[in-house]
Amino acid sequence: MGEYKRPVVSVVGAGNVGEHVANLTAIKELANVRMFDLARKDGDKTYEIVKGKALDIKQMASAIGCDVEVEGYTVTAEGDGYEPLEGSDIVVVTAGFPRRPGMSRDDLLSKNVGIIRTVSERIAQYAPDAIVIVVSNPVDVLTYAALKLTGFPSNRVMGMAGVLDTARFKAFLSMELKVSVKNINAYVLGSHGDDMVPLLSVSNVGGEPLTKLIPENKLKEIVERTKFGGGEIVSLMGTSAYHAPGASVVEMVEAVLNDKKEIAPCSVYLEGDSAVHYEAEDICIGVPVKLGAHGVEEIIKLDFTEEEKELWKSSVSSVKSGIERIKELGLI
Ligand SMILES: NC(=O)C1=CN([C@@H]2O[C@H](COP(=O)(O)OP(=O)(O)OC[C@H]3O[C@@H](n4cnc5c(N)ncnc54)[C@H](O)[C@@H]3O)[C@@H](O)[C@H]2O)C=CC1
Ligand SMILES: O=C([O-])CC(=O)C(=O)O
Repeated sequence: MGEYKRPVVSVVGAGNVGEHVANLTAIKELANVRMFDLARKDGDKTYEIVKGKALDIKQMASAIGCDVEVEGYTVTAEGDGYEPLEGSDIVVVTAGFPRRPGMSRDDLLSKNVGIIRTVSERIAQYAPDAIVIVVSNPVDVLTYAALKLTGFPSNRVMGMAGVLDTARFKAFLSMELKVSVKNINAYVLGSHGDDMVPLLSVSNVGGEPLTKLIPENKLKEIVERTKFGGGEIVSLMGTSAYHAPGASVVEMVEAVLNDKKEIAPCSVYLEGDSAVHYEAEDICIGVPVKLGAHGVEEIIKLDFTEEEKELWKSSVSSVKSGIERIKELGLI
C-alpha cells in the first residue's frame, strides 16, 4: 500500500525537448517521470526551474485526470544530484545546447560531448539496468559516446533521429498528396544531418510507390525539405524544434515500455552481421530496428538501391569523422 508500481522514465535536460517528453509521457500515463536539470542564476536569485516544471506538469496531469508522479531534481554540471536516477527503466538524455541559425548540428559536438560524458557516468552509476535514449546533438556521435561511456550493451543505448526525420518526410508527403499520414509508409535512415537517407525505394502510399505518385522534381523538393527539416525550424524560431522531437522520443519510450516490437528507424551500434550488411562498423547510425522491452531487439537489414548506397556511404563517413574528432580530443 502507498507505493506506485509504475515504470519510471527519467529525462536529463528539462529544456524544450525534455519538458515535451515529460509532458507527453505523463499525458499518455506511460510512466512516472523524473526530470533533471541545472539551476539557473539571475543576479542573487537561484531558480530551480526543473522543480517548477515538474510541479506544473503534475498539475496539468491532474487537470486532465492522468495519474502519474512527476518530480524535478536540480543537478550540477559536475554531476552532483543524480541519485534519483535509481530505479529508472528508461533515461532520455536531452541535456545540451541546441543550435542557433547558421550552425550545423556538428558545431555542437565539442560543447555537448562533455555534458554527455558526465550524464553517462551518472546513468551507469545509478541506473545500470536502464535503457538510454540519446537526443542531444549531434545525436549519432553522442549516442556512440553514451554507449562507450556507460559501457552498456548495445541493445540498451539508442539515439532518436530517424523517427523524427521520417515523421517530417510523412508530414510533407501528406501535405502534397492530401492523404492520411497513416497511409504513408516511409523510412529515413542514415545520419541525422544533411546526409540523411530518405529511402524512396521502400516508401509507398497505400502500397503505391512514391515515384509513381509524385513527379520527380516535386519528390526531390520534398526530400530536400526533409533533409533540412530541422534547419527550416531553426531559421524560423531561432532555436530548434521540440514538439515533433518530443513526440518522436515518446514513440520510442512507448514501444519499449509496452514491449510493442515496433519497427522504427533509430541510431544504433552496428556490429557483427549488421555491420557486414550495412558495410559500416563501430558506429551508431540510423537503421530500422525492432523496439521492445529489451530495447533494440533486432536490426533489420534492408537492401539499398545503388543511388541509396551512395547516400548511405556519405552518411557513414560524416558520422565516422565526428567519432574520430571526439577520439582525437580524448573525450571518450
Ligand atoms: N535528435 C534529434 O532529433 C533532436 C535533437 N535535439 C537536441 O536536443 C538537445 C536539447 O535541445 P532543446 O531541448 O531544444 O535545448 P534547451 O536549451 O531548451 O534544453 C537543454 C537543457 O539541457 C540543460 N543542460 C545543459 N547542460 C546540462 C547538464 N550538464 N546537466 C543537465 N542538464 C543540462 C539546460 O539547462 C537546458 O534546460 C540539443 O542538443 C538539440 O540539438 C533537438 C531536437 C531534435
Ligand atoms: O535541427 C536541430 O538542430 C534539432 C534537430 O536535430 C532536429 O530538429 O532535427
